Amino acid sequence: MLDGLVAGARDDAARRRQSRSLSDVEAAAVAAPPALDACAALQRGERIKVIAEVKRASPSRGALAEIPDPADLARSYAAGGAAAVSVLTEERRFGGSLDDLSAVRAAVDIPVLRKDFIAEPYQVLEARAAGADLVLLIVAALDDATLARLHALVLELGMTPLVETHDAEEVRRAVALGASVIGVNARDLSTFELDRDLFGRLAPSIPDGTVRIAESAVSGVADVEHYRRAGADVVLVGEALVTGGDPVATLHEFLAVT
Ligand SMILES: O=P(O)(O)OC[C@@H](O)[C@@H](O)c1c[nH]c2ccccc12
Repeated sequence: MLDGLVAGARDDAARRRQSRSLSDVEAAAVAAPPALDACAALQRGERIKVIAEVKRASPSRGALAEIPDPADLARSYAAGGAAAVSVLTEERRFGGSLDDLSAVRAAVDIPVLRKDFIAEPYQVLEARAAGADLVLLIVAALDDATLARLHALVLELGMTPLVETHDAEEVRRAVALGASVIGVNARDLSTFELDRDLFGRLAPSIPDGTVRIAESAVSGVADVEHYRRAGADVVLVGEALVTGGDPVATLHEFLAVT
């Protein structure tokens, strides 16, 4: 499944590249206003931080929410105290787009994450051109050389790589890379199975000083408490925020966790 998602995202990027060349997107990336310091935003203060996600659908859960105006949702996330906004830009299974990212960028002044299946420099350049401050790199989808190359490019463009892992070997690879922000996704992107305890098992192998992010499977405040106790600095939340009524109220509840 992960291979299929990556292949689809690459095809979509190849299609976009027909109308916008690599050198055009490179020029736009360099000309864009500088990226915000996402690492600082995710480290600020002692409390738990939330990355709030704009997510319409997913292959495992199907349609989640319409989200006619992603900018409006992102403004609610910022008002609710989110440290950053994640925007799913994958089109086929998640119903996102780069236009969503640009709209969110224009609406908020907190860091914005491009959440997609990134496998090529072109996609990283597109992210920066659209105003992203953070880029997701999924270790399971990349060989070491590609991971290192994309990680370096994200940094070179002034952005922060969020390096996503799902097992001990992937954490080892993320640490070897020198990643300063490491996520543990509770969802296995090959089988879509959820394991809420995975973060707690892997967190001790993530060095101190690294931002530790627990991704997926927060359905309520008890899950935020669970991840917090296991050592999460940040939780990344999608479904619970797009389906759960007032996102500002939900965020306040999550951010009250000590
Ligand atoms: O909706 P949830 O369970 O709160 O999950 C959010 C986020 O972690 C999830 O969307 C995610 C984590 N890693 C990914 C990689 C690709 C696509 C999606 C994801």
